[in-house]
Amino acid sequence: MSQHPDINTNVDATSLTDDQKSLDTNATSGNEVAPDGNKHIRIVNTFMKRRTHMNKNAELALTAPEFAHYLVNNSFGDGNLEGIDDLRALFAELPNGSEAPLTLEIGFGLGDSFIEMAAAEPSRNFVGIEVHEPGIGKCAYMAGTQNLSNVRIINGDAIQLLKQLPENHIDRIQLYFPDPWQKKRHHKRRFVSPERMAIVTRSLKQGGWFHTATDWEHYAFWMVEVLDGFVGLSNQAGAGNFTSRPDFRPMTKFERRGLASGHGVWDLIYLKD
Ligand SMILES: C[S@@+](CC[C@H](N)C(=O)[O-])C[C@H]1O[C@@H](n2cnc3c(N)ncnc32)[C@H](O)[C@@H]1O
Repeated sequence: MSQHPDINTNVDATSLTDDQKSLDTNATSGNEVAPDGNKHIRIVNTFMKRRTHMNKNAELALTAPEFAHYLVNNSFGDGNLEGIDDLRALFAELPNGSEAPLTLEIGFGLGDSFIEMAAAEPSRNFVGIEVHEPGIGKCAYMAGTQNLSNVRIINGDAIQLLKQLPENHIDRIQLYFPDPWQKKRHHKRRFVSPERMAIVTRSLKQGGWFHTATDWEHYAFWMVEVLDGFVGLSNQAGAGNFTSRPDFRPMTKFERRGLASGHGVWDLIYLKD
């Protein structure tokens, strides 16, 4: 595989920029008080909360009691993740139980492809996490109208959530079409980074997988460089290679948008050793 012309200097862990080195992976959102009690550290998030229109169905799902069981925490405003430290327990009283294979989707957007996957695999449990309220509402609405019993939805930052979960907890983590953060000064916000992948890998079960896809070429080559270099993960397609788009991954909204703009699509699947 040919390397992207300007990728190596960006992702080699030994040549991280000062900004990348100072990425505080213990941090979550907003400003935190430093140990000396005086300084405020700027926290680097992978998302920017957008204000977009909430349609009636999404609003209904966020407020009506018949959808409430899909919503693990407060769905309006910043998600409060306090006490969410076991995703399996969310399914203990449901038909699949807590030991069924567990998928976590990070940043499901409006949730269409997430819900399609959950409906296609009823014996697997699916947890989705998003920060975008209209998306959380729409996703809960679709889960409710299809009466799915294998879905739970969390409002909040996936990095914070993952840090609260036990090790070896999740069978599959999927991250489809994450924000590409194209400008070089924003690269530290990219979800796929050595620091964030350490957090993702910790919560994966041995033999579990991390599946990602992007329609941004630069990010695709960045991802393969970061992930191939990550000890503890093995590229299912062989080092340096992308995976063909698997049949089980439905087309997502952002993928459709990318294809319409003439972008390609790159999938990557990594197994935890
Ligand atoms: C470009 S959109 C892609 C949405 C969807 N996966 C798709 O392909 O249509 C990326 C989504 O990830 C969400 N996101 C980014 N960082 C996140 C984080 N740390 N935790 C939860 N959601 C996040 C954003 O809010 C946004 O909705």
